[in-house]
Amino acid sequence: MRYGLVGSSGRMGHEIKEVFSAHELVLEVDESGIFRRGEPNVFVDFSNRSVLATTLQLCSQYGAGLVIGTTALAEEDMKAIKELSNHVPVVQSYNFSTGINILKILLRESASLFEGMDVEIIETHHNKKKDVPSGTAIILKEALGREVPVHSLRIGGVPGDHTIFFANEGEVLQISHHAISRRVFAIGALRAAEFCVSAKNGFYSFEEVLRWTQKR
Ligand SMILES: NC(=O)c1ccc[n+]([C@@H]2O[C@H](COP(=O)([O-])OP(=O)(O)OC[C@H]3O[C@@H](n4cnc5c(N)ncnc54)[C@H](O)[C@@H]3O)[C@@H](O)[C@H]2O)c1
Ligand SMILES: O=C(O)C1=N[C@H](C(=O)O)CCC1
Repeated sequence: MRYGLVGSSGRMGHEIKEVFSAHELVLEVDESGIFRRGEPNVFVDFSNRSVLATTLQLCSQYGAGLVIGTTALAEEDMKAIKELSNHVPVVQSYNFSTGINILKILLRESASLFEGMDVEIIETHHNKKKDVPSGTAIILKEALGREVPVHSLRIGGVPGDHTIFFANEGEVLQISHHAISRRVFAIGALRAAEFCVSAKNGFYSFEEVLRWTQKR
């Protein structure tokens, strides 16, 4: 697979290059500019919403699919990404770990059981993370289908921890996810890129990629 990497000099960019080592990196984008060595058939974007227009233009120019993990996207950004998905396959997720996506499914399917309980989220990330709350906390709230207080810690080099607390008068249920390293997100992005190169045009979640992976 020939891939382009937007955010190539970043924390995730470095992880992606390691996990994608069996594939050919032919185009890189970071704050220093665009560096082309070939024609990608898929782009991976872990950067910042400020470079999204460039990402979308490059995908259109090369007719290449897109795997985008960048968080803190605005509504108009998602609209533009969905427009691109009419022309190429797009996988978008605020969290490319298997565990968080399983948790999303469990929360969505059991949300009614938590009615009447207090629910709050604590998310902890490294002290260089620019956005708050995490994109993962946002998607967990969406899975629960209700507004939930989120408490954010930005400390040390934590790759990404999320705990959901459910409480009533007599008990507390805690469900936690701990990312051991950023490697988990890069592995998920690789699965998504492999999905993209053979998928029909369209907008896909990482859950759909996981189900596709299971069927292989
Ligand atoms: N979806 C997931 O699973 C997942 C996992 C980890 C991180 N993320 C998200 O990925 C993004 C990047 O995280 P990170 O820790 O790698 O960040 P980082 O700050 O280490 O890297 C950002 C990269 O984007 C580039 N960049 C930023 N602004 C740019 C611009 N205007 N023009 C060109 N290049 C630009 C930087 O040069 C750098 O290469 C964040 O939004 C983060 O929340 C998502
Ligand atoms: O390191 C980050 O930044 C992460 N961002 C995503 C989020 O905002 O949820 C995923 C976890 C790591």
